Amino acid sequence: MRVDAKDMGADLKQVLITKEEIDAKLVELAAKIDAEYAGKDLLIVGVLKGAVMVMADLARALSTPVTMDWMAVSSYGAGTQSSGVVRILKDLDTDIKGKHVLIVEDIIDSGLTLSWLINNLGSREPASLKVCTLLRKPDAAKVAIDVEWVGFDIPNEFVVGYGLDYAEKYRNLPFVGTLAPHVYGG
Ligand SMILES: O=P(O)(O)OC[C@H]1O[C@H](OP(=O)(O)OP(=O)(O)O)[C@H](O)[C@@H]1O
Ligand code: HPA
Ligand SMILES: [Mg+2]
Repeated sequence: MRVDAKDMGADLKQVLITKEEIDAKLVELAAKIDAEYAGKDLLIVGVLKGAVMVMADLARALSTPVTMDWMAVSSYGAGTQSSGVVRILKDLDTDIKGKHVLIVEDIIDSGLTLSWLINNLGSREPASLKVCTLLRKPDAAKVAIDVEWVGFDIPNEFVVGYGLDYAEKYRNLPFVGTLAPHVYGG
């Protein structure tokens, strides 16, 4: 398997979603989002750090003019299991009352982060609040969440790349893949 020039090939088990598949999916999602928000002011909120790549590429695929803000929350720390405790590391810079808000996520795994975020942002009285995520693990869901736009449903395995990390590494891989067991100390 040719991975890339970043010398991480030995750490990877499998490429699940290629860069080309991600690019095509974001164009498809952007067209649907454009249709939904035609004629409206849209604020897209990226959830740091994982959603940086999705935000950057989705925003450029949209025709709708958007403003962008960021929230940093963390529930995973350095491990592969959600702690269930969500901490705000950085709040939004802007007041979202009366605004159309789209949360952009890299992944919905247990759903705990997003469920907490939807409650938190929902209480700020936005005109609308919807969610777009690149990845979702249906078999890992601990809470049910209404998500308008999902890129790919994936198996219940820990994935890295395209913003997603394991202990802060692998975020800059251009694709989504699984890690070899030795990386976890297995
Ligand atoms: O559905 P859940 O089980 O709650 O998991 C999803 C969340 O976990 C990851 O963030 P993480 O806490 O690792 O922070 P990071 O984006 O900075 O890596 C990911 O980016 C999502 O925000
Ligand atoms: O599978 C995952 N990989 C990386 N970060 C994550 N955060 C939740 N699930 C994941
Ligand atoms: Mg993480």
